[in-house]
Amino acid sequence: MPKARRKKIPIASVEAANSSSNTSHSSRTIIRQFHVLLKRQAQLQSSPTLDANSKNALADVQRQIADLGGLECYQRMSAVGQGSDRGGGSEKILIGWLKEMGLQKSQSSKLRYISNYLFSLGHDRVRSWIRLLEVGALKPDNYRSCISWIDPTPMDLRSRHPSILEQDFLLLDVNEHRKKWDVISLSLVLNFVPAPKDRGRMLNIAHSLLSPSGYLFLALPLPCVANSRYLNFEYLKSLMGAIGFVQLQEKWKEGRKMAYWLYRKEPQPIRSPESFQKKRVVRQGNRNNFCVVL
Ligand SMILES: C[S@@+](CC[C@H](N)C(=O)[O-])C[C@H]1O[C@@H](n2cnc3c(N)ncnc32)[C@H](O)[C@@H]1O
Repeated sequence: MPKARRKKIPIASVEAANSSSNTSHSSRTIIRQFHVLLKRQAQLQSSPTLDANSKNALADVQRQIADLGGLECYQRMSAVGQGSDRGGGSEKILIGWLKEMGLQKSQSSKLRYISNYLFSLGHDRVRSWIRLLEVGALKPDNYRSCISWIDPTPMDLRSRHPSILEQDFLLLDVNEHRKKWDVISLSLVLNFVPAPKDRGRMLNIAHSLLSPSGYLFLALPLPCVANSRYLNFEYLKSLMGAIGFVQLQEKWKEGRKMAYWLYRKEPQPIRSPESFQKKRVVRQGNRNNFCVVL
């Protein structure tokens, strides 16, 4: 009698089967666990000398990250959150704000081709589309509806598609890319970075990579600012001013999960950066420890 064969399951349905259990609740739990582990890993890695105990602890943390499914799983869970929790990706909010400012100047594809060519020859004034760097891009085509006026560069630590540039934003060569983008999007990326100093560095790098009067879009889970011991809305505004960003837009609602901001790059810091170089408690109580240090 021929051996009974197990029916092969197409890869697509394995993904689908997994995703049926990816409720927004379980995705949030995994995302939270992931952030805690990343923070612990960064703490252990930053210690100047790693003794045997710390080495074991680091190996343990890395094993737990792998057991959770690594960055691949984190990205899958984030994509679930992007869909259900927030009514879609945050690019909708950024696009709305850019349109409100009148930055939508559609070009026919032929004109765009010609101006692209002239731009490549160094004629900067012919350019009327917006160069947008999307850091932490889970999908390659979040800006496809704006292709006539936005020229997007999707980038991520781990690329999920050939059109997404695999690159650590924190390791970009600032001199090579200075003033290269008109808009930079950091949507749910700053809170992924485990160390407060690196978060400050990320914002400073974004400032250097933006063109004069360029725009920074920032999206964070609301509690990072609304319920942090080290940050509140006023403090964030001042801190951004100390980097050289003026706040144009702020959007959040009590009881919602997300908060969004739009900033414009100023040539000089608006406030002195010194007071933001250390952790400073801005309010007491049972709060989280999200913090940015310059
Ligand atoms: C929570 S997901 C956010 C995805 C999407 N932007 C959104 O708003 O839903 C965070 C993404 O940021 C990426 N990321 C974190 N730090 C990064 C860095 N330094 N450079 C590039 N990508 C980074 C992670 O790999 C991850 O895919």
